Amino acid sequence: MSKQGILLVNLGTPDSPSVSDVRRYLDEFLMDERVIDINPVGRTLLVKGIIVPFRGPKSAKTYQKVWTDNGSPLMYYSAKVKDLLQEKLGAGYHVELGMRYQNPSLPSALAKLKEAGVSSIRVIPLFPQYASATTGSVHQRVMEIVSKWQTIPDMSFVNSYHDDPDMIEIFAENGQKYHPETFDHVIFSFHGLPQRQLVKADDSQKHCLKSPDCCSKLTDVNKFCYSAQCYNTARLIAERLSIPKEKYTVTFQSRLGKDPWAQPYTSEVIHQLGKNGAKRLLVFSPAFVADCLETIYEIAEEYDLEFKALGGDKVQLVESLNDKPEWIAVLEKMSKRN
Ligand SMILES: C=CC1=C(C)c2cc3[nH]c(cc4nc(cc5[nH]c(cc1n2)c(C)c5CCC(=O)O)C(CCC(=O)O)=C4C)c(C)c3C=C
Ligand SMILES: [Fe+2]
Ligand SMILES: [Fe+2]
Repeated sequence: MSKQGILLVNLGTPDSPSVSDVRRYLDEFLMDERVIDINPVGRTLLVKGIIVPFRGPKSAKTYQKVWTDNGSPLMYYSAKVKDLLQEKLGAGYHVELGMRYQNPSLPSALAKLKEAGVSSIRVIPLFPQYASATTGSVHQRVMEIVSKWQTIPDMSFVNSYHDDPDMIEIFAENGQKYHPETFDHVIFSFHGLPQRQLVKADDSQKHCLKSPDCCSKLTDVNKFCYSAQCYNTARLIAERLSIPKEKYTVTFQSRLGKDPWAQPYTSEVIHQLGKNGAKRLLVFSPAFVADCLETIYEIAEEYDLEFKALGGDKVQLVESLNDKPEWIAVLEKMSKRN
């Protein structure tokens, strides 16, 4: 009997922390029309003329700090999860990992599934919340590749799993061991997104960013809104841990450029808490299913240093799902769900 194909897709990471590999990664990533969603001429000038030449060396230094003997943490965990999922699913399935940018590339991962003669392919982006820049881009690229095949197998695409109870449970358990009640404040810091992209995702054009708290609640109107899905993930983790509303804040990190991004910004909230005398902060980062540059460096190092400079004691990062067996079980369920 032919196998069922599972394609796990993560964002991607440079092949090495060298300036040239980081530049190649940034170039492919940021030239994606769903990531920097401006006109093609403006995007080319911005990416190739400014970001790649100037940010490349700076980003490479940061990548050098998080690089381990096993390579980039994002790559390490993604590859490990792929192997563990294959083991768990057994012989009826063929699991591949593809990165949206760089390696292993989506064309190579899909080619392997094709060679294995799979009868179906389920695409599971490793992003719990939907955004056009991440999940949307993965789906588009997979469709572009597969649409050229002579025989197109049964295809299915996971859109989001921001509220998956088993995933919420893992984040909550990871946080529980730090005893959230002993912290002055808890932050749920999600990767940011330009406000322009939040508004574009609102098909009605009547809801998103039309009122101050429009997307802090997930409803049928904003069900595909990245920000609303982030708030929902945070609320579910907080409820599971009995963290009262006034003791936590949802924030957005890693903005790029001068345009406004989803707010409030993590750095500003941390500064405000520091100025108000907070000493210990617990930070969850549930936009990522694997620890990566954004968590290991930006939260655990950069924000921690900034907070200490304001008199704080510690910014404690809650680790991500990484290669936890419970996360593999969530992916197993997702692989089998119709
Ligand atoms: C316009 C720029 C960017 C958008 C939009 C964006 C959205 C977005 N990204 C992630 C997940 C990750 N991003 C990572 C790194 C990263 N992101 C951007 C820019 C945008 N991201 C840059 C330039 C970088 C590279 C690092 C740097 O120079 O700062 C990573 C980490 C990869 C790693 O190798 O560790 C992840 C993961 C999401 C989920 C998202 C929108 C929802
Ligand atoms: Fe990013
Ligand atoms: Fe919204």
